[in-house]
Amino acid sequence: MVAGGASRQASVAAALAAVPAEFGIVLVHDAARALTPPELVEAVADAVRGGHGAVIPVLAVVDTIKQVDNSGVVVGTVDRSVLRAVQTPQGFRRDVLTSAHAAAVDDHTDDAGMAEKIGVPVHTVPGSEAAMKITRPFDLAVAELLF
Ligand SMILES: C[C@](O)(CO)[C@H](O)COP(=O)(O)O
Repeated sequence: MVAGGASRQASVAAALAAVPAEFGIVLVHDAARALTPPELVEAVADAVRGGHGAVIPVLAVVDTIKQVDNSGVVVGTVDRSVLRAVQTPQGFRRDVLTSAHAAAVDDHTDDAGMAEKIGVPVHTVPGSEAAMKITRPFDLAVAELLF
């Protein structure tokens, strides 16, 4: 158990520093994705073992996505066919994740974003709807029904 930091990124960095040296692969997971199936964890770990330095589970975006300005007026419609909703666990070769965190200057909402910044290709595997992030009261109600 490691004390969290002031941000997601700081918490992951603190945890990473505490991972024993013998582990060459690190998976970062959101506790909020409490219903994540073990098969998804295995799929991510397998892809890292298979040679990918950074691996994330993704789902297609099913809603139409609009860009909106500060006054709430639509600026444009984003092509959803090129978008993916990203989940955890995100898996990394340990050296990749360590380098990504060491190089990070901005705040990132996921660890793969830091790997992207240092030029590491981020491989995707199919995500799982069960790995939903329990963020809002409605999500919790759904999770309670599913559990
Ligand atoms: C990592 C993540 O779950 C990918 O969707 C998400 O970015 C986490 O966001 P949070 O604001 O830290 O819950």
